Amino acid sequence: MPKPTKTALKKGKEAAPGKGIGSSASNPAIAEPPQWPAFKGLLPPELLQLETTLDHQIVTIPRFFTSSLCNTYIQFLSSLPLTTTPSKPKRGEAVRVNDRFQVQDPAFAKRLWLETGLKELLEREESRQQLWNQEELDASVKAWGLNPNIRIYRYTKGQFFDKHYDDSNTLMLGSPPSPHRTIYTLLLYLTGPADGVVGGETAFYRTEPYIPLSKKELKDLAASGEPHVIEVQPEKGMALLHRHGDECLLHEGKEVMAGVKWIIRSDVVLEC
Ligand SMILES: O=C(O)CCC(=O)C(=O)O
Ligand SMILES: [Fe+2]
Repeated sequence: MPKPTKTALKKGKEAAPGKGIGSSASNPAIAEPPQWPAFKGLLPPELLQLETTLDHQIVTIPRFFTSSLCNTYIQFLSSLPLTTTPSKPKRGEAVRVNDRFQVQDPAFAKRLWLETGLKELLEREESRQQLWNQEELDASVKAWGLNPNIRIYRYTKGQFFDKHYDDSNTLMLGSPPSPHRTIYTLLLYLTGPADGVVGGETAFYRTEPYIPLSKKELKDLAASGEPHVIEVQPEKGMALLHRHGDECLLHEGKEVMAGVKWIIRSDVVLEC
């Protein structure tokens, strides 16, 4: 198979849920929520911890899923009808070359929020300081749950997700339904170097004005002549949260050079 080429489109947006590739009414992949495996053998929530990569922007949760739970999920996800995204995106959308499955599944989003300890972890005072800026802390911002729009990505050798920003979406959630907005992208990596994955880093470009660089950082940046890149290596079972919407950093899923990178994607949601 020819290797997909990266095109000139550099600052696309991800396809909007319900409008994107793999989400048309004719696509059987979105019809029925699947029978997701149980979350067996998770670490107790008190052993989970947020690690900050960039204050109020990028945090990770190592060992969010255990290795054996990742393997159970990979086996299960492999049986789903994933569709390969065409390499020609709609205007303004990022070039994304991967295999994908998308489903609206409020019940699974709720389980992923409650049964994994994620809610508990994000509500901890220490985590709140890592996630929310002073203005948000003053306003007592609190995560409400996860976006029911669950996306599964599989990247094999040569596949990637080109540079883009993730939009925030306003969703009617809860009962009775009320407006909520997405604020953090959730990426849960099911594979990593332990599975032979080479490449596939999620890379963030810190050149935007809403993350002011310190004087030293600016000096280093000028000296290096390179944009300031933060690369997160996918790690089996690790979750990553990054701020999206107006404050989203330009980012990409770099090309996978070997192995198979699997991701479960959702978003953290706030009440409006
Ligand atoms: O696969 C990755 O590392 C990035 C995925 C991503 O940017 C997205 O889902 O919007
Ligand atoms: Fe993204």
